[in-house]
Amino acid sequence: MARIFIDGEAGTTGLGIRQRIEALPASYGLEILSIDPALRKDTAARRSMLEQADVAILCLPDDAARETVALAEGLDVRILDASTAHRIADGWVYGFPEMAAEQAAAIKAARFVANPGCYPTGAIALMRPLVRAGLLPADHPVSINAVSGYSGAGRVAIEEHEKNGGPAFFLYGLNLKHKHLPEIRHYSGLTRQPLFVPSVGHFPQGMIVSIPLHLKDLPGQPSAAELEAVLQDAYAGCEHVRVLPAETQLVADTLANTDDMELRVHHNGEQVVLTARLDNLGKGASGAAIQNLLLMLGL
Ligand SMILES: NC(=O)C1=CN([C@@H]2O[C@H](COP(=O)(O)OP(=O)(O)OC[C@H]3O[C@@H](n4cnc5c(N)ncnc54)[C@H](OP(=O)(O)O)[C@@H]3O)[C@@H](O)[C@H]2O)C=CC1
Ligand SMILES: CC(=O)N[C@@H](CCC(=O)OP(=O)(O)O)C(=O)O
Repeated sequence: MARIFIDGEAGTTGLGIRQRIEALPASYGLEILSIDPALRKDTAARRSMLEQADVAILCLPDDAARETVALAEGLDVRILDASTAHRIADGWVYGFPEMAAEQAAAIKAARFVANPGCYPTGAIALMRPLVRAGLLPADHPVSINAVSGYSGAGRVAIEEHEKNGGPAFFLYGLNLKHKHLPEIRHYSGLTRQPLFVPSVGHFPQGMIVSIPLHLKDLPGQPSAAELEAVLQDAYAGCEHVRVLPAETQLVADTLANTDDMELRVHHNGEQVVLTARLDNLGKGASGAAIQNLLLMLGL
């Protein structure tokens, strides 16, 4: 039996995690400890939940997540943080089990696990194996384009889109300082800051991250097939990450309500566009959190 406290249970990510835990077999023995909604921001009530829980999953704004971690000081509770607060922090393990051969074991043993960002899940999955194989130099001038469903912006934005309608499509993060850049750079192994241009479409869930590259600018001028072979090798046997053949068109919400991610290498012989397709709330958030929770509990 493991007791799970979801701090921020009523939010978008918290609700997705709760629903996924409730759908797990009863034989897993997971019990959700729910806080009185009226006390969800009360420090003493949250500390009491942390005292009772084996694992706390934080689905909170960054500052509130930092506050919960401070409240847990001196307790045995393990923490899985879905916010951006601790993703490259010392003492935290990045919760992307497919990222490296040793990552799942590190997550299993960790007290503090940081769930990855939605866009970084796609970007790191595409670039990290290529950097490690020496096919993408760490200082390459990388550009990342991405589109997300509007649910990525949280409960308030979802209500706005669903009640009042929202723009069909917009670019944002145009100060070029999006909060996901540090983790993208860190875990991809890049030394040069990539250009990252995210966008939102008027659909609830789904995401495509795309990275264009000129093959003649890469060391040894590899073929698209060589890049694809590296990705195939990196994710062979992974349940939730698949490398699939190129398409001529890619729809952003095809994987909505799944916890999977698809990677592709599109090319014309001289140029490639690497793509990752996922659900921003699935493998990009709550689905990844469940993967991490089960690893942490040895299930
Ligand atoms: N949505 C996404 O695609 C993803 C989101 N995340 C991360 O998960 C976290 C939550 O995001 P999301 O679910 O979208 O956000 P939401 O706005 O949908 O939910 C946030 C929840 O946290 C509650 N909350 C806010 N402040 C406090 C506090 N001080 N103490 C206790 N509860 C509090 C909110 O309650 P109330 O509304 O009453 O204020 C709400 O229930 C963020 O850090 C986000 O970066 C991670 C991956 C993807
Ligand atoms: C569409 C949208 O607004 N997306 C959010 C990212 C989603 C999110 O909250 O990401 P993490 O918590 O995983 O970092 C943003 O760009 O800030």
